[in-house]
Amino acid sequence: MKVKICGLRHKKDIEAAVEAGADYIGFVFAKSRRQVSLEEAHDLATVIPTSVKTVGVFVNPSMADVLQAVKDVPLDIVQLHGQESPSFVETLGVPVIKAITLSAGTDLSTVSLYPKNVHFLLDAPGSAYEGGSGHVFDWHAIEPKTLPMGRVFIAGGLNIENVHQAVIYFDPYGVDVSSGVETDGQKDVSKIMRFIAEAKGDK
Ligand SMILES: O=C(O)c1ccccc1NCC(=O)[C@H](O)[C@H](O)COP(=O)(O)O
Repeated sequence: MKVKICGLRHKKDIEAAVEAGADYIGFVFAKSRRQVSLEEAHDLATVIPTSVKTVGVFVNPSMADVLQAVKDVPLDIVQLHGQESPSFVETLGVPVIKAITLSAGTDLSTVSLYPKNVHFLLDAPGSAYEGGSGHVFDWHAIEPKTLPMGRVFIAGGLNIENVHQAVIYFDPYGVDVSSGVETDGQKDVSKIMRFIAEAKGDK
């Protein structure tokens, strides 16, 4: 099971996540209390080994901004959290995780319109920002077999208590967390380590 820890802003948290076996480290460039600048992300990325993928999170960015970040940080993958179209994703020409926020009436047939190498991240709708709300979407509104689960990350309100259930229910490619590994709004090294162990089933 792949694990993405998102919204990291301090080297000590990144080092703990890497040590515990995280596969993806996410930097939020979109408007958020977790937002980092390109310069900060570049410095933070110096402690990430090449075996761990760096992911930049954006909401409806310009193509130029994304490509600048890919080059400067550098980023392995771009996570798009807005209304980015299949043609935007295709033209971008870099590995993409497309976030799909699940609410009543979300049309999941759009998934098939994106290039076949795109990964998806199923998430709850944002509240203050476009993601990272800590809310769980209605898992049972989704029939896992209807989605390309080998290319899907499950996100949205995951934590140490529910991540095992999410893995069992969806059998996804990976899981993603931000709020669930925080205490009082700050990343918590102990929660990061326990979350990764729970997700990977090696607690
Ligand atoms: O995390 C943010 O603050 C954020 C802001 C704007 C767009 C996306 C954002 N996060 C993207 C993520 O990948 C989060 O990990 C994902 O939404 C799950 O968050 P959480 O429910 O807090 O675990």
